[in-house]
Amino acid sequence: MALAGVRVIELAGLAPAPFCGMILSDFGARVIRVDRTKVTMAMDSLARGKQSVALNLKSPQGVAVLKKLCIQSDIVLEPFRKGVMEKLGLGPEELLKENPRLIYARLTGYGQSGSYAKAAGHDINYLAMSGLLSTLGRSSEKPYAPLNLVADFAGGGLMCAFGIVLALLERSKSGQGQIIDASMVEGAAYVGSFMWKSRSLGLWNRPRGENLLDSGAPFYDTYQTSDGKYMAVGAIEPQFYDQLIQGLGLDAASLPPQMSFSDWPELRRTFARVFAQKRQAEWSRIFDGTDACVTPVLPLDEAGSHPHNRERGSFLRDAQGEVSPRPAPVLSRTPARPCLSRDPVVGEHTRSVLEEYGFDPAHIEQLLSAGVVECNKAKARL
Ligand SMILES: C[C@H](CCC[C@@H](C)[C@H]1CC[C@H]2[C@@H]3[C@H](O)C[C@@H]4C[C@H](O)CC[C@]4(C)[C@H]3C[C@H](O)[C@]12C)C(=O)SCCNC(=O)CCNC(=O)[C@H](O)C(C)(C)COP(=O)(O)OP(=O)(O)OC[C@H]1O[C@@H](n2cnc3c(N)ncnc32)[C@H](O)[C@@H]1OP(=O)(O)O
Repeated sequence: MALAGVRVIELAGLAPAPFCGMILSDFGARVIRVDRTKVTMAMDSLARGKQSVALNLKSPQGVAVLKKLCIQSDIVLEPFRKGVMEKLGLGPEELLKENPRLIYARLTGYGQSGSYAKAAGHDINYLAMSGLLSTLGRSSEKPYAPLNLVADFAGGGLMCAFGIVLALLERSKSGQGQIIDASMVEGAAYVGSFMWKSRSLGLWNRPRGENLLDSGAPFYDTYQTSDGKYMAVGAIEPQFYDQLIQGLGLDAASLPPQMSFSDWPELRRTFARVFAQKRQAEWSRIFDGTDACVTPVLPLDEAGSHPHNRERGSFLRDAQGEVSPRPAPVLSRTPARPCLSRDPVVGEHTRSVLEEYGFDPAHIEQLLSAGVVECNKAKARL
């Protein structure tokens, strides 16, 4: 796999860093997650392929253990507030001095500088600060955050993984590591560059929820079907819009022009009335195989069984029978081979990792008895 041989130390955090770590693991990196001691349940539901070491960083010995792990690793991924690692004596200064090839990824909400740098926050705060949240939501409603997809995952974990791969490529030429300052505000905004750079096209100059792609246009929206499900319509170009009208059995001559903004509310009511007359499966049979850009809105637990997704194997089932998306994108020669076995329990690999990283057995025993590290066994599944 593309990242085979790359060694990552991921410090346990909330959603963004675990997603970054899972991406790296899916594409072949060895990801060791450093968990706190005295916790029973990992908060990481994105732990595929990772190993877990339970380590108390509030002890000087714990800091020394982490240093030794980082010196022998390619990447350290830290999810904490600005300044936390420095307080522990594990800042970039210290670690890069010991390992100049280290790629030190810092995934935060607001970045390593600026007046908000030390403030707590979550996806919705970063999305708000990026400017994008102001554009999300229907005209009659207040702005809403689409789950924690944009800042945590797209602009956070994924953008940080991208930065890590960039730094690995650069290091293959320079031989040097570097620091990655991954701010979720900036990552989200960067993902949303189109919103800023397409304003001259007149795509966003109406109020929120009245534009082409923000639920303003009736031909770019969702509609309820007679069985309470929904169809998604994305028929923007005239040639696709014509096929939408045809599929709905409407007479184009009796409708207002597609881009007549003032007629959009009436056009939406017409579409809603027609979509409500048939079941989702019936509409799928009508529109499948056409360019009308009409697709069923699939629930999470049905997406994997849709014929198209099933043919591609877009979703995987792990050893526990849990379905989740396969890694993307698909590389032809070195595709990801995600681990399908169960997630690690906190501290499950402490001993084996420390032995592998050169800690002698007597030292490991001393660390265990001092509570600096913990070893936990996976509970047999009944
Ligand atoms: C929308 C998302 C948030 C979704 C998260 C949910 C998925 C989870 C939120 C609550 C979880 C549930 C809950 O915990 C209850 C159950 C617990 C059970 O165990 C599991 C099931 C639960 C139901 C659980 C399930 C889920 O996990 C939840 C629902 C986001 O937006 S996430 C993005 C958040 N923002 C960032 O990541 C930006 C950067 N980070 C930060 O700004 C801060 O870390 C943050 C997030 C504001 C938290 O601040 P906090 O003060 O808590 O921490 P820090 O200032 O970063 O300092 C860390 C301190 O911890 C020390 N430390 C770290 N590692 C170790 C170690 N190994 N040993 C010892 N100590 C350690 C470190 O030294 C720092 O100490 P100091 O404060 O003294 O410096």
